[in-house]
Amino acid sequence: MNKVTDSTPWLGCIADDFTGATDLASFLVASGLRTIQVNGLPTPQQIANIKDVDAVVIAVKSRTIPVQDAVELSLACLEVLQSLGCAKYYFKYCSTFDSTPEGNIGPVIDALMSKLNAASTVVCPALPVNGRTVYQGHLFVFDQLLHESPMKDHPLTPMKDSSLVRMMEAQGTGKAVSIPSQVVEQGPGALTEALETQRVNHHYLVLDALSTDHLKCIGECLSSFTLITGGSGLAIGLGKEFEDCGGNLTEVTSSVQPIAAPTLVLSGSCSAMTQKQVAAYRTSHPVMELDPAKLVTGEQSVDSIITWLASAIDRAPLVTATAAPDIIAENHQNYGAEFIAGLIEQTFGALAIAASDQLGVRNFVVAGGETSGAVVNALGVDSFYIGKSIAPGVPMVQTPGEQPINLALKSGNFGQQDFFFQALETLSCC
Ligand SMILES: Nc1ncnc2c1ncn2[C@@H]1O[C@H](COP(=O)(O)OP(=O)(O)OP(=O)(O)O)[C@@H](O)[C@H]1O
Ligand SMILES: O=C(O)[C@@H](O)C(=O)CO
Repeated sequence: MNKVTDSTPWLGCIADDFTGATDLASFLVASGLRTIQVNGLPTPQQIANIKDVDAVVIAVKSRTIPVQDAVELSLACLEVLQSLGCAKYYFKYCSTFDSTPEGNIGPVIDALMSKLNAASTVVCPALPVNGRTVYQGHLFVFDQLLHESPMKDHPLTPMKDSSLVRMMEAQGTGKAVSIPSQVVEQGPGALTEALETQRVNHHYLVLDALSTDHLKCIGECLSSFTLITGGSGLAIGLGKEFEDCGGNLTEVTSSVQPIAAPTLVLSGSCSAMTQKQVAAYRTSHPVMELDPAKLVTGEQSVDSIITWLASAIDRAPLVTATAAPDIIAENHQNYGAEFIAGLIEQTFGALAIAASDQLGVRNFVVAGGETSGAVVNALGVDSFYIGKSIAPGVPMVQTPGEQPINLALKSGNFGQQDFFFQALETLSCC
């Protein structure tokens, strides 16, 4: 068992997108671990500033980049975390396992396992509080199998399979096995025994979890794994192991406060829940649609949108590219999926900079992981303090420094229909 020391973080995490990172950070904080989020591969200066924390979450935008780039970036993050002296490592991916048959989840797990000399690891994307459960090795989104849920139409990672065992074996080089809920249900003793038995012949141990209690039980059985992988749900049960290693759980009180300044809502997620949230928000707030065709011809531009925003900025306007599957398919056919996603993300990034510089915006609500990555990278925000939760997995976060910015980075399918209203109130207090 790896002992906690005062000077080094216990847990080193790599998250494959930015909303996923804030999601994980919020659950670690809720579990009592003092946590910092660093955006992008940390510079030596950032590394020097990581002090007095139990967990470090490095957010990278590696979910949809070429496989080899994702592997190299993740290994570079691991090297940083190892240099900090972390005792345990966590690879965080999406609770809907967003990936393609090639990756990037499997290849990144393989590379991390190899670097850490870990012969086996756990795979558990479940987050029951948000409707993601794993049963008999199959991933569900509420009452639908993943491949029958709206995730089948995702613009970048359409999910066509629900079997985690099959997906892991397709993406990775190792063998996978499912550890069913009947075993988890029997408690930590039975689960530990099953893990020890199955890890002899398998590399990826796919864990069922149907409830938060299952995640707590799983958390009690992970001490022999140097590397764990999953959604943010795995963090729910880690407090006990941290304590067993000599750590003190802390009720983390946040210094993150609302900022009385304009708010801008940017939505690049096309997820089913985001579509509802956009529809709800447009009933009472000014909305500008990003039109990919017009962006391509230049008929719509960052300048033209900023001119419009200037007249609406005191009413927390929304700029949205959120579209239904048939429109996305048409855009993909006309321009290519990668090109159009890149153009929209770039536009959101440029809008965020212009809104901050020209319109004094200091509160950003952003929907979508890739979109959030583009916005955070454009703003050059290199770390976050984690504030209170707006919805499960979506905390308010704040940049350090004299002119802080508040952000809510919302994973595509997280939050209820009124999420944008709640975020507006939390970030700016109005
Ligand atoms: N109208 C559109 N046509 C084609 N692509 C679009 C359109 N609107 C948005 N996109 C692209 O779809 C992608 C949506 O991914 P993003 O990660 O931002 O959202 P998400 O997958 O719903 O969120 P999360 O990953 O947090 O669940 C982005 O790359 C975005 O640029
Ligand atoms: O796990 C999730 O669903 C989210 O944190 C996420 O990664 C969405 O991009």
